[in-house]
Amino acid sequence: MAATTVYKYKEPAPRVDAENPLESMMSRFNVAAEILGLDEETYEVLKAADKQVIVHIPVTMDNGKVRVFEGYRVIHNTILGPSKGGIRYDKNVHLDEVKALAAWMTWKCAVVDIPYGGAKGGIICEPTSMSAGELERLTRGYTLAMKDVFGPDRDIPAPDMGTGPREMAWLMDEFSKTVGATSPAVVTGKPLVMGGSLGRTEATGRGVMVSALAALKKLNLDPKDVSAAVQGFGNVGSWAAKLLSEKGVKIKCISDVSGAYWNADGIDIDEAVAYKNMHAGRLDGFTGAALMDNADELLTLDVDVLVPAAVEDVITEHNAHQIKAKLIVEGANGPTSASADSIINEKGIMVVPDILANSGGVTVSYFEWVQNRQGFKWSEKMVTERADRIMNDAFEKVYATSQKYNVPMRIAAYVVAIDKVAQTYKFRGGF
Ligand SMILES: NC(=O)C1=CN([C@@H]2O[C@H](COP(=O)(O)OP(=O)(O)OC[C@H]3O[C@@H](n4cnc5c(N)ncnc54)[C@H](OP(=O)(O)O)[C@@H]3O)[C@@H](O)[C@H]2O)C=CC1
Ligand SMILES: O=C(O)CCC(=O)C(=O)O
Repeated sequence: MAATTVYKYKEPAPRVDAENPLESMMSRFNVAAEILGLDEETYEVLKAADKQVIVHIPVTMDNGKVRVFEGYRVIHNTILGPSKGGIRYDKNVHLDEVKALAAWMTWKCAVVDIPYGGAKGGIICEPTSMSAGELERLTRGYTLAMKDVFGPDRDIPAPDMGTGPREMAWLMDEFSKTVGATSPAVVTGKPLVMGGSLGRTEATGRGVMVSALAALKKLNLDPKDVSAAVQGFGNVGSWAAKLLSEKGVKIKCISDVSGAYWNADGIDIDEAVAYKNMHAGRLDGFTGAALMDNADELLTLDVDVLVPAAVEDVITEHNAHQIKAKLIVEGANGPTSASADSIINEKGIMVVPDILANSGGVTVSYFEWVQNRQGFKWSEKMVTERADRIMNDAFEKVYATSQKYNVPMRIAAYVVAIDKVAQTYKFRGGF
């Protein structure tokens, strides 16, 4: 008989960031709502999430003991269509963070004009210290717990930090079993062989590159004359760095949890990606650049373009004064806290905000869902041409709105998004 474990209370670990992403999201939402003269009813509807689901998932760990994980799915809004958004596996996942991420999905889908509402999911866990078997049991448990939430016409998850095609495959399989039929359109970001779309893996980083080039053009800067620093070297950061470097941008600094790596002559991004792939997904020990003493200094380096592509609230009122970049392109969701906005604006730094810059991912997720429903695969050329067009159109619309109201691109993106959602409420009615 297995020995009984004696229960001992443990204080939950404190949140690492003191900023609250939900408050940051709301403060921008409030400014945009005022510009639009949003009516009170629509304001009240949009400010709160439609639904929040909290689940506890028991998982038998490899040592035979059962651990219970807390997971969330927040559906922010579905007026534009079924809700859409990734699932995050991270030890710092927090309900307020998931609520902010879900709202950002609503705004993001509206900015790029795709027929989805916004949602986000997350599980408090440390994926890098769990085995594949433990992660599979966790993903299947979460899917079962969310079987009445997910659905191709209801709520369609996708990858986010700490998850990728492998987890999406398990989710698709588990969901399909519960409905008794293979259901590829229930999730996007799947492996190619089982209904994933060509171009989805690189889509978010590609959108970052496309919007960075559009912004550089407005600033009259030639990509071949500019340098950049990219924080985070996961899916978004590594693809953004690779595609920007292919356009001639000199990537002088990259980072992950192991530290920041600097090379004034420019980092060979293909070499860095190959290194990471051979070293358990980490840059630890990479010799193509020098390890910096303080990784946070990446954000204040003397480069032209800054691409935060890791976590929230890394640019705050504490370091915004020291930023030297002329352009910030937000690959991550919520990397800039609202407290930094006025400093950045006073410094005249152009920001391509998260809900525009990283929307290439959900755009190609939408294409994946369309292909699954059509039962027909698109070529990579078709995917990238259509996604690039959507990104460029969205950029121009947000830029024109920023000129019209004389507001920063971030507020302009919220104005575009909230206006679309509010107009849809006017036509649909229902409250
Ligand atoms: N994947 C997607 O399609 C989309 C993602 N996003 C957003 O982009 C961001 C990154 O997501 P994604 O690339 O998918 O996630 P990944 O898990 O693939 O990569 C995250 C990267 O960030 C690094 N990282 C984590 N914390 C820090 C830190 N404090 N400083 C520096 N690096 C850090 C990780 O390092 P390590 O590997 O060493 O842990 C890893 O390199 C998130 O904000 C996500 O919400 C937005 C739109 C779509
Ligand atoms: O691809 C998707 O559906 C959502 C990706 C996502 O979570 C995000 O854009 O933040």
